[in-house]
This record gives sequence, C-alpha cells and structure tokens, in this order.
Amino acid sequence: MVNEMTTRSPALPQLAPRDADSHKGDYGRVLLIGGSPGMAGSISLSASASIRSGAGLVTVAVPRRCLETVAGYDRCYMTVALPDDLKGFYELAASRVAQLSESATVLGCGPGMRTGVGAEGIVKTLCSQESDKPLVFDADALNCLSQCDDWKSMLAPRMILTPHPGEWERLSGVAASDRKAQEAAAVETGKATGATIVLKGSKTFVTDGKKSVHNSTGNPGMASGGSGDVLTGVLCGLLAQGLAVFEAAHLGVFVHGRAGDLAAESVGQISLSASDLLQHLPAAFMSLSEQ
Ligand SMILES: NC(=O)C1=CN([C@@H]2O[C@H](COP(=O)(O)OP(=O)(O)OC[C@H]3O[C@@H](n4cnc5c(N)ncnc54)[C@H](OP(=O)(O)O)[C@@H]3O)[C@@H](O)[C@H]2O)[C@@H](O)CC1
Ligand SMILES: Nc1ncnc2c1ncn2[C@@H]1O[C@H](COP(=O)(O)OP(=O)(O)O)[C@@H](O)[C@H]1O
Ligand SMILES: [Mg+2]
Repeated sequence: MVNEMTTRSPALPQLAPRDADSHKGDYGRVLLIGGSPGMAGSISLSASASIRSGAGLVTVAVPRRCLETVAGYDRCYMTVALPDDLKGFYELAASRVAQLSESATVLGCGPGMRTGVGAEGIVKTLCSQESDKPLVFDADALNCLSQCDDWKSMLAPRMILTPHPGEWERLSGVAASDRKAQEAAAVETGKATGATIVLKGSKTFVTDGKKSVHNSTGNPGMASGGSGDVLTGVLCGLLAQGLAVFEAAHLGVFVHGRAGDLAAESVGQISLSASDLLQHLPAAFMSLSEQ
C-alpha cells in the first residue's frame, strides 16, 4: 500500500511564460536514443512529441539502418546514425552516445531500441555518467536495466523511469496484476534512489518516494501502440525547458492525458492513434492556462 503519511500530493506545476527575446538555446537540447528496423516510428513519435512540448532543439540518434526512415517522418528534428548490426545498436554505439550526450541538456532512451549488447552498453554508459542532466528511461532501456542485478544502484535523482505494468514487473519483480503492490514498489524505489517513477496505466502514478500523485487525465482510447513513446518525448521537452524532474513527470502525464482526451473528442476513442496525441498536444498545452 502507498503510505499517504509518507508521501504528499503536490499542485500541478506550470511552465513559465517565455521571455520575448528568448531563443531556441534557452529551451534545451534533447538527445533521444532508440529505434530499430521495424520500430523506427517509436523514437520518431518521442522526438516529435519533444518538439511539440517546447524543446528548443531535438536530435534523434538511431541505428544507421533506420536513419533515412526516421529522418523522413518529421523535418523539425535532427538525426544522427549510430553503429548498428541487424539486431539494432552495435557495441560501438555506446561511446558515440557518450560523445553526443556532452552537448545535450536532456537525454531520453529506449523506445523501439530492442535489447542486446549494444543497447545494454548505451544504458550502462548513460547511467555511469557523472552528470546532473535529466535522463528519461522508457521501454527497452527499462528492459536492459532489468538485465542488471544491481539496477537500483544505477539509478539517480536526475532520472525518470516510465514503465508500463509489464515493464515494472520485469524490473521490480512485482506482478502487473497487483497494482497496489506495484505502486508501493515504485514509492520504495523512489525513496531508495531519488529517481522518479512514472508507473503508467489508466491512472498513471508518479512518485519520487517523497511526493506522489495519481494522474486524472487520459482515456482508454490511448490504449494504442505508441502512446507511451509520445509520453517519453513530452517529458524530455518539459525537462528541456527547466522543469525539475518530479515536476516534469507530474505535468507531463497530465498534459499527455489531456491531449488524449482532446483527441478522443475529435476522432473518438476507437480511432485514436499516437499520431492524434501529437496533433492534440498544442491544444493540451494551451488548455493549461485555463487550469
Ligand atoms: N510504432 C512503433 O514502432 C512502436 C514500438 N513499440 C516498441 O515496442 C517495444 C515493445 O514494447 P511493448 O510495450 O509493446 O511490449 P513489452 O515490453 O513486451 O510489454 C508487453 C508485456 O507487458 C505486459 N503488460 C502488463 N500490463 C501492461 C500494460 N498495462 N500495458 C502494456 N503491457 C502490459 C503485457 O501483458 P499482456 O498484454 O500479454 O497482458 C506483455 O506481456 C518497445 O521497444 C516499444 O518502444 C511500442 O511502443 C508500440 C509502437
Ligand atoms: N485505459 C487507459 N486510460 C488512460 N491512459 C491509458 C490507458 N491505456 C493506456 N494509457 C496510456 O497510454 C500510454 C501507454 O504506454 P505504453 O504501454 O508504454 O505504450 P507504447 O509502448 O505502445 O508506446 C501510457 O501513458 C498510459 O498511461
Ligand atoms: Mg512503451
């Protein structure tokens, strides 16, 4: 059980208004790492969502075989090819990620990445960096973490983990069918590591072990492939604009669900796709001022 006495539920954070003479460098440089042949769309959804969530500059690092595909989805982000083999990232990709991450202000990793030696090397490299840069781990980055016996010791307060219940079962060992126990494990992990855990679901639970909140937006139309990939990008976009880690997670899940609710009003729950979430992020952000 989540102990209400040891966690508190904060108010919805807000983004500050933009200075009239600000420029793209003021809104952060996001580096997203992921994708693989057959799952190029996932990391593209994340990158496009980062742009729609206000990031100044977004770069996507993908296996070389996916570069042209990913680049063709959206003109607004940059692409970098990483060493690959037929299974995804090749071992040498980790050192290139280390180089690229130096010029980024926010890092996101995992959607569509697959698991393998190359992907595991990237996750370990990102975790071992002496850095305060915010880092979002989703999907296969979480699956790579779960291969490490000491995965909790690899976490830090700069990190957000965004597992769905299946991914959280792999990591925490707590069955996806026991939501209360999964939330309690998320609180314990937050307390032990300082990381923020976003345990996704119909009422997504966000905790850093000290503060916790259940999200109130979203609908079952979002139960469609790619919805979570969009959330990863939203979180990176908010972090890039300077929100603190827990605050970015709190606002991110809210605005992502609001985009889903607006999309459902427009196209219905049955037809709702992750692309519709992207299209409704602008209205979701504009609606925040009405909160
Ligand atoms: N367009 C693209 O390129 C897309 C690419 N994608 C990429 O695909 C990769 C695999 O990611 P994944 O999430 O699809 O599969 P996986 O990690 O095996 O998890 C499924 C397992 O968890 C269980 N489970 C239990 N509760 C659950 C819950 N509430 N929500 C979800 N699952 C739940 C579930 O149980 P079951 O459904 O059998 O009841 C099953 O056993 C990853 O890289 C991702 O980024 C996708 O984003 C789609 C769009
Ligand atoms: N029934 C639902 N109600 C509200 N939100 C949902 C529902 N089903 C899924 N979602 C949201 O959609 C996203 C799904 O994430 P995930 O399972 O990682 O998808 P994918 O990996 O296909 O991108 C999460 O943010 C989750 O909260
Ligand atoms: Mg996912």
